[in-house]
Order: sequence, then structure tokens, then C-alpha cells
Amino acid sequence: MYKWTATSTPQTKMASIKALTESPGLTSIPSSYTFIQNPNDHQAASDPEPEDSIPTIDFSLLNSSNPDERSKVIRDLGKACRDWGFFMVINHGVEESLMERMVDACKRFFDLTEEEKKVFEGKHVLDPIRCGTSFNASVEKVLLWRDFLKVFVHPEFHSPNKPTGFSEISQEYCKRTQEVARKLLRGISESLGLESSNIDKAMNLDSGFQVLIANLYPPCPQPDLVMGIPPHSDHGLLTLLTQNGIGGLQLLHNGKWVNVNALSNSFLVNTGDHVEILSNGKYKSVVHRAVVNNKITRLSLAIAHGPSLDTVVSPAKELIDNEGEAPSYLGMKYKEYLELQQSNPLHNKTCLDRVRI
Ligand SMILES: O=C(O)CCC(=O)C(=O)O
Ligand SMILES: [Fe+2]
Repeated sequence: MYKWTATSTPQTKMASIKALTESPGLTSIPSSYTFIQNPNDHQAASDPEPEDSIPTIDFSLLNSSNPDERSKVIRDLGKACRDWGFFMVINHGVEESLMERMVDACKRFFDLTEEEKKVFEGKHVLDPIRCGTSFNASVEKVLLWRDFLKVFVHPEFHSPNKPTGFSEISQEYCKRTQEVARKLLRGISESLGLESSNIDKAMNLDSGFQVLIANLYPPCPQPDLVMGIPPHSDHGLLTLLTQNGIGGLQLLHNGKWVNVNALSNSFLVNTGDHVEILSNGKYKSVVHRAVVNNKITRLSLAIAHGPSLDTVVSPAKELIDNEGEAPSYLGMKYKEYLELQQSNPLHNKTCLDRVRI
């Protein structure tokens, strides 16, 4: 049986979705998880049309000594950001075995006992290590079919001390994904007509905020009624996502939901709200969601890369000055934005709407 478990604080915490699904004889979902009242009204997703497929970026070409090849990949990167806010990165140089060990370490974290995980529950949205269920169960009307672990890994590296090896593997993995993200941001800077180091400098990426988010979506007896993660855009600049080979990520593209079918050993990359702000809306953050299935546990691992927490992010001065545009977003300190986004229910681009002019 699943149950509410009391914690040392007066607030009651939900049992994990993993514990719920492992309770014997679960054939229907508890009503608190009914996200979709009428599946017929729900906008089902389809695969992208072949002529409009998800952009793929060959990362190795960013290092090309051939200037034509390099300028083409920068153009492709700009087009992917403008048309999709999303792209798949191949040939990124992070070994497949490291990606697999990282996904496995996250799986082993979720396999710890409920008692062991409780130590890492965290109380505040800015606690550096926090695991739990749903997104923010204290403010949500409907619970999500998802357990999570969130760990701040840069500028200061944190890690749960269990399971064995987690800390070493995540330190290496996060260092490597940060290098990939920074290089992509140099390309994105150039694609906006800015110096390649513009975003890096303006966002203070030497002390950029990086957070590891592991999502666990166990099988659900009624997957069409629940949601893993509801439609939202990410805070920050770029999120690099990988998964345990099981699909479930969907993007809102030209008003339609599209399934993401990832190539193995690729990173699924989406632009976050702060790329939209700094590009003054030239590049939009993409709305995405995660659906679940009734057969197999899906695990996704998102590494979010943002400015340093103290950076006030506003549209790039060079874009405003050079192109005579009016700024479309107010400046806000990234830390305040993060706190706002994490303390409210996750819903479309409601957080970004607060800074839109
Ligand atoms: O699980 C996924 O594919 C999406 C996860 C996600 O959107 C997030 O962690 O922000
Ligand atoms: Fe996301």
C-alpha cells in the first residue's frame, strides 16, 4: 500500500511514485494524479513530418578548420534555435560509457530505500541537494507521475553521498556537459551576430549555475490520464538531456505536440528562458513535456546550464544598440527568477511572462 508519510516538519510529504507503483495490485491511478480529465480532448502528439524533422547538430564541426563548414554549422545552430528552440547534438565527444554510467548511477539513486532517500529531501527550492516526487507538491493541485533528484553541481559541486560512485561519475559527467554547453553557447552567440564570447562573458559562465536533474517515470496503469512533467519551458540557457533509451519527451512545435525520437549517444538540447531574454526574443525557449507509458520505467537526465546566480539577465546590449530594437524583457537576477520558477506550479511560460514587457 502507498501511504502519506509524515516528516519531521509539520508538512506531510507524498510517498514516491516509485513506491506507489511497486505496491501490489495497482490497477488504477489515485485520483490526485488525474492530470487529463478527458483523453479525447487531450492534444496527442505525433512524429514530426519528414520534411520538418528535429534539427541535428554535428558538434565536431564547431571545431572544423574549414571556414565554410564552420559557418554552416553556426547557421544551422541559429536556425535550430529560431525555428525549434531544440536540437539533437551528435559527435559531442562525451563517451557513451560515461553517459551510461551516469544514467545507471541515477537509477541506483532511485533504487535506494525510501529511508535512505529521505535524508536528501531538502526543504527549500534553493537547497543544493533535493529529491522528491512531482514538481512542487506543496503548490500543485494535481500530482505528477515523476520522482526527481536535483543537485547543484556548479560553481560549487554537491553530491549525495549514496549510491557508491555517484559523486565521482556525476562530477566527471557534469564537467563534460558544461564544456559542451559552453561551446554551443559560443556558436549561438555568433549566430546572433555577436562576438563568440559574448554570452560567456555577459552571463559570467566561469561561475555559471549548473544543476543535475534526474527524472524517474515508472510505468503507469493509466498513462493517458497522468503527466510526467507538464508543459513548461526551462530556466537558464541550455539544457542537455539524455535518457535510458526510452522515449517520452514531447515538444510544442508550430502549435503541435511532436515526439522526440533520440539517436543513441546524442544530447537532446533545448534553449531556456534566458536565451530568449538575452536574444530579445529572436530565439524562443521551447515548451516541452514528458509523458509516461504502462510498460517500462523511463529515466531522463537533464543538466541545466545557466548564468551565474548573481547575473541580472536582460536583452544583450549589443542587439539593442546595433539593431535599434526596444527591449522586450525586463532584467531580473537569475537567482530570483530561479526561485520564482521553482516555487510555483510548472505551467507553460508563466515565469517568463512575468518579465515580458
Ligand atoms: O524527462 C524529460 O524528457 C523532460 C524533463 C524536463 O523537461 C526537465 O527536467 O525539465
Ligand atoms: Fe524541462
